[in-house]
Amino acid sequence: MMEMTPRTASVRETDVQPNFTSTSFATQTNALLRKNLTFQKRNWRTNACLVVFPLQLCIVLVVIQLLINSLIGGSKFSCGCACVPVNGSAGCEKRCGIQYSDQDQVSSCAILSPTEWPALLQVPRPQYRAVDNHNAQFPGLPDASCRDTKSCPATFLYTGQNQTLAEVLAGNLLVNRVPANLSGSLPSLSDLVPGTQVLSWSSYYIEPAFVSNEPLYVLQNVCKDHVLNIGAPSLDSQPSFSLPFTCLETLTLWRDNSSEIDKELFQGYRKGNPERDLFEIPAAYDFLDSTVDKLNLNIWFNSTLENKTTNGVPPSVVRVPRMMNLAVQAFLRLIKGPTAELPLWFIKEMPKPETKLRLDFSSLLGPLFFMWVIQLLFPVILTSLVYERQQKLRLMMKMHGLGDRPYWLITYGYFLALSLVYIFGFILFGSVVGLKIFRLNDYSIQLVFYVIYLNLQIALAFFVATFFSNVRTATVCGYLYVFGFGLLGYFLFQFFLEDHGTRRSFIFAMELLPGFSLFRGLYEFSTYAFTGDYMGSSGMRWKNLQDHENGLKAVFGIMLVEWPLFLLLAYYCDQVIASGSGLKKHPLFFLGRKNSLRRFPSIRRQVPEVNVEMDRPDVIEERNVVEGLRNVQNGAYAIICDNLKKVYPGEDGNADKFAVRGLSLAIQRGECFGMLGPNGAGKTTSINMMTGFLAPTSGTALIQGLDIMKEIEKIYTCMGVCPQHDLIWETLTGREHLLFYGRLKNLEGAALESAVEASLKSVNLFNGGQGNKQVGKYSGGMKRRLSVAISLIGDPKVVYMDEPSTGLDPASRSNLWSVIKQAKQGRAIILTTHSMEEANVLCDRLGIFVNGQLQCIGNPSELRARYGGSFVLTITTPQDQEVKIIELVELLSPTAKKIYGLSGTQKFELPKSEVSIADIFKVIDTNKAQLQFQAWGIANTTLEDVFIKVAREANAVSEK
Ligand SMILES: Nc1ncnc2c1ncn2[C@@H]1O[C@H](COP(=O)(O)OP(=O)(O)OP(=O)(O)O)[C@@H](O)[C@H]1O
Repeated sequence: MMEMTPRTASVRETDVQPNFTSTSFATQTNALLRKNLTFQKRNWRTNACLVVFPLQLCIVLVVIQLLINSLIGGSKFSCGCACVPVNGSAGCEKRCGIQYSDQDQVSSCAILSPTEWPALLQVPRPQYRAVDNHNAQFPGLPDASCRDTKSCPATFLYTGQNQTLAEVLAGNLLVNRVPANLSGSLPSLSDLVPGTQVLSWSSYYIEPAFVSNEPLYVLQNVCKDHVLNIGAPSLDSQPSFSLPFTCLETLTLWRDNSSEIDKELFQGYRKGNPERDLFEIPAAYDFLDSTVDKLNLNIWFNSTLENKTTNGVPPSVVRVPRMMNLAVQAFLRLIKGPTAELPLWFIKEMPKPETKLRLDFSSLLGPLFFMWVIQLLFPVILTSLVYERQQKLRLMMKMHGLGDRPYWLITYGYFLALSLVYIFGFILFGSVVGLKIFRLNDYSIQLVFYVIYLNLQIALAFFVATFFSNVRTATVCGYLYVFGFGLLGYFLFQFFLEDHGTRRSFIFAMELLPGFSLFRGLYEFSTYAFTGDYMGSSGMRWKNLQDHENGLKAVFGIMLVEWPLFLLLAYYCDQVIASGSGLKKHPLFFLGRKNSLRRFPSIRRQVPEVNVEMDRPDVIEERNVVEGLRNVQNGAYAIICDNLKKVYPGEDGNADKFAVRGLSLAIQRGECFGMLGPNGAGKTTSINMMTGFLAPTSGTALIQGLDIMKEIEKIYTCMGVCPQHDLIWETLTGREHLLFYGRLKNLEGAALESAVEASLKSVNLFNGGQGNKQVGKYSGGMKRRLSVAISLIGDPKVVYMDEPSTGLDPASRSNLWSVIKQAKQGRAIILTTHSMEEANVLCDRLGIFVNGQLQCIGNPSELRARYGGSFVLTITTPQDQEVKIIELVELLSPTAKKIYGLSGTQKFELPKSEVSIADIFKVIDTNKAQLQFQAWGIANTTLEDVFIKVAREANAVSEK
């Protein structure tokens, strides 16, 4: 058994009563607030851009508004119908205003139906719709594209109790004049033309309105085999031609009763043309029990018939009165003779006074545009929260004693202040430039709405942030949320809002999503602002919350409930699932349940227990010390790691990674312990577990007697950390960093100032005003020194330094060493390093880690003695002498080992037990001339040799 240096506590066990009083809530809040204010002051450009952003948007809105105004300037509209001059505006205003009955004016104006208006001009809720049947045609008549009777649709179906009367009426529907002799008696059609099917009437003309501008052309095509004589094709003159009966029959089809018509219309099948596909019969008449004394009538109309000719006026509006008109006129001519006229030609809406087209762009685009603008803060907040976690800045603050409550309070308060400034700026600028959505609605309602929503938005961002660990992903998702909800709101949710068939409960369910709540509120503001111009109202007032259609009241309710709910959820998830904010708590922590050691069954089975038999005696000894301390309160030990293990579950089919395999370590106050080991040995993982950044897979650590799994918050009050990568704010100065962390450690006033100054001096950042330079302008070494200073400020009892001297020049490094040496007094320090020199100078004890396992432990000279125990002899000769040199060394020491050989230079390890320095000198002196020695040297084993040796041996064992 190797001889061990006895472990003695350098501090008496009784004199250690660590003080865990954390700084008060107010002190922490004050520290964070000051730091944040300074930080935001430095970032004033970004903040100014954010606040001025709404102003820029308002200006964009105004410019667009002006453009629209100049585009449609001087236009009037009436009855919801927009009108633009075509051939000069003279007749246009008249037509679009009140009077537009004479046909001349039609040619001078183009009426734009609502569907033809440019998208921007569409009003959300048109109040009126023009009814203009001036250009309407009878639907279903064969048109110019209809070249033969086969492909032409029947004009309409008809029936009636008196077939003869119905036939005459149906004929009259098409033909304006009937023979005079029909007015008295009612002969059948075949009586009129005995023995032939051709009706040989004279001086008939087709009702012009039926067939638009090409009546004769159409007739020619429909009845081309039968037209006998065609006169002048003029609407005003009366063309002379003969109309064959078969042709009339094509245009009007008799059915025996109305149920047949029903059936046929339902089937949509054209009789007499079975090879044709389905088509739509445009209309049908049932003349019921009409006689010459009374007209009794049923009309079928087709509201879905494609409307080709009515200038965009909805067909259902045009057709029904038009068809009635024709039927009544047919009846009138039957009883009064062909010259009878029915004066009803058009149905018009009542004239309204002219109205200037005042299009408020902000009100029209309001819900979408403002939604995007207001929600833009969401990704900003989300990104900022995730950034602090990804960069581990939050954890760094936490590890230096910042509690969750002050963090939440100040962070939430900051985002709220930012949001309020942003939205107030938006409302203010918008009002100044005259956006009606702001000016017309009651400001107090807007204020309440926006304040509640902004709080909800911040709470939502806090909640959502707990699920992200990567800033880029969070940013992309944040912007997708903003634009996605804007578009969904505008194109989907608005549709449901305006569709009276949508159930209220469905709308309510959609509004549970904060994006739709916001949309609903903006939609209502926009609607009230828009209708304000036309309905005499002037935007929304508090009393309007009672309006049946106004959904703002429900939205208020939803948001007021969701705001605290999201905050609670955010806090819960932050404690239980958020990565990057420290150890996760037990899912039932609010019931007082504390984390036990986390054990992953599948992993645990695979974690190889440390084979105690294989351990070296020094490691076994350390383990025994730890086991002996398990149930004993011993204040001399500041850090006790008890079988700490960390396994990273394997991903993508890779095996689990055993980063730390049962670390047992006991470190006393006043001791600096050095962790050595090759890259990936598990040093940082071990420190991360001790600092509460990573949860151990099993095992635990006691820091100042407190369990990291249960009382990590308390541990943070007496801990300092210098992480492997500098966790600092680039825009703060070195002094400001130290002031912040000093305040967190309860320093204030003159004590704080002098501690900061001393700290800056100790790491060489005081002279030349370097402490007042922003950290972003520091060199890598300066940042490193600042990190060390941060870890030591406020007299922490336990300090972790992960490779503190990386990147330092020799002078700075030596300076840093003296700082650390001084800092050892009264506190325990764990440092990791790759510099053997540093370990030698600073560390009271060293542990060498390989493959996650402590391989050896002891003070540097012990390790050298224990794992060295030999001289290293280096000899350089010509290459042809190499074999003779080996023979010479073997003579000197039979168990000597060659550890290196290249181009004539060879290194040998000679056990001290076999050879003395005097023997070596003597042999070399005797043979150096003969063997042509060019150079030679002898050295004791260095720490580096020990390191390499231990690492090699450990790797060799693990490869077996
Ligand atoms: N999040 C992780 N997931 C999976 N494996 C990890 C993770 N973090 C670290 N490891 C692995 O754990 C092992 C120990 O890593 P650790 O960072 O503790 O090594 P180290 O001794 O500090 O190395 P270095 O000297 O290079 O800093 C390494 O093999 C590493 O790849």
